[in-house]
Amino acid sequence: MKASPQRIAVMGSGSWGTTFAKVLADSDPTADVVLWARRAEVATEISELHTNSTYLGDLPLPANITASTDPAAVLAGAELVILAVPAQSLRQQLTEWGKAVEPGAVLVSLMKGLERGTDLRMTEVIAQVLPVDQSQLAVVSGPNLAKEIARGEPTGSVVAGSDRDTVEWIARACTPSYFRPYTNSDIVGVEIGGIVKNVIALAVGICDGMGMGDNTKATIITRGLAETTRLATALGGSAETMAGLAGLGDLVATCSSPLSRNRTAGRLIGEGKTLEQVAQEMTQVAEGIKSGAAVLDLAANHGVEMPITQAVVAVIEGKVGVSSMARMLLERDLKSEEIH
Ligand SMILES: NC(=O)C1=CN([C@@H]2O[C@H](COP(=O)(O)OP(=O)(O)OC[C@H]3O[C@@H](n4cnc5c(N)ncnc54)[C@H](O)[C@@H]3O)[C@@H](O)[C@H]2O)C=CC1
Ligand SMILES: O=C(CO)COP(=O)(O)O
Repeated sequence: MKASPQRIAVMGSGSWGTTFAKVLADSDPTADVVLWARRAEVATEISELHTNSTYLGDLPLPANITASTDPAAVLAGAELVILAVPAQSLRQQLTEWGKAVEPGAVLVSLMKGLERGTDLRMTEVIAQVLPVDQSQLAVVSGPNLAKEIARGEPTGSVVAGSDRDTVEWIARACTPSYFRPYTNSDIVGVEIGGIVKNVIALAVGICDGMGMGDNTKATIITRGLAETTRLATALGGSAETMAGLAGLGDLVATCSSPLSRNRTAGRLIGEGKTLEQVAQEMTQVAEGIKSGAAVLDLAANHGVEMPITQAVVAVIEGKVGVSSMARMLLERDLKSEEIH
């Protein structure tokens, strides 16, 4: 059995990058977990005060986490590299970091977005930019609201990748008492679940902002899962994955939680705010806003119908107002629930 990683690079010191660094550092206090931060003051605070107050308040971080703004220094000697930047910035960042990534290092995406313009999933972007084998790529995704995990509240998650030994090695590296990773070989399904749930959470947030109740939101969540499953299976993913933590689990967590940035962005839109006003109020990334159009494009290219995604994108692009969304969805031809 391969020994656990002793040096781990986490590229991105936002709320999930920092929290996942804590998961890894709590799991193995002998490992060096090094975060890459864009801002020098964030890196200094993490290394010297062991907090990241921008994203996690005064929560104490383990002593075996340090940070730097120098990507080469962070990546040097790292056998495991965790990627946690906004999805639309990954290609540019990886292009800058590329040469510093150790040959043979395993790369894990924590990101839940689809690249605009190419409709590529994050592991596909990594494979395009870096000379890596599929066995070096994995994804971690599930009902993983960063702030709850940072407080040590228990959760499950999924580590997905094509190489069984690699995903089991990653899973063993993230097993503090509050985090239980399950392995899965369905990387497509796990990534699609994480990407589309953000768009569905925007729809649920819009319902919330418009003052709608739980029947409406349960309908959006359930039919949202149906359209996510249609897309995932059309791309070669499995319907079983969609019933698991990276599908239903993440969808339920994100659509129910006021901590979700996507649901919050949707709520603000539902309350009548413009996209510019939403952007001003929110300092953190809500991936569904930018990924929605790429999801719709990918679905159209595979002949998959995604009415909720279509309605959300129409609202985001200013083509319809939130008050027309319900009509858009309810006036469609009647169909059987059994037809996926
Ligand atoms: N926060 C959460 O609860 C979870 C987030 N995720 C996913 O993880 C990814 C990262 O999310 P968070 O850490 O929550 O976001 P965040 O908004 O808290 O932090 C983003 C980080 O990326 C940096 N950044 C922003 N723009 C950048 C750019 N153009 N180039 C390079 N770096 C940039 C920021 O400085 C910050 O360190 C997203 O894809 C998100 O969907 C997944 C699971 C849970
Ligand atoms: O992915 C998440 C929980 O699993 C976080 O969701 P938000 O990006 O909407 O906050």
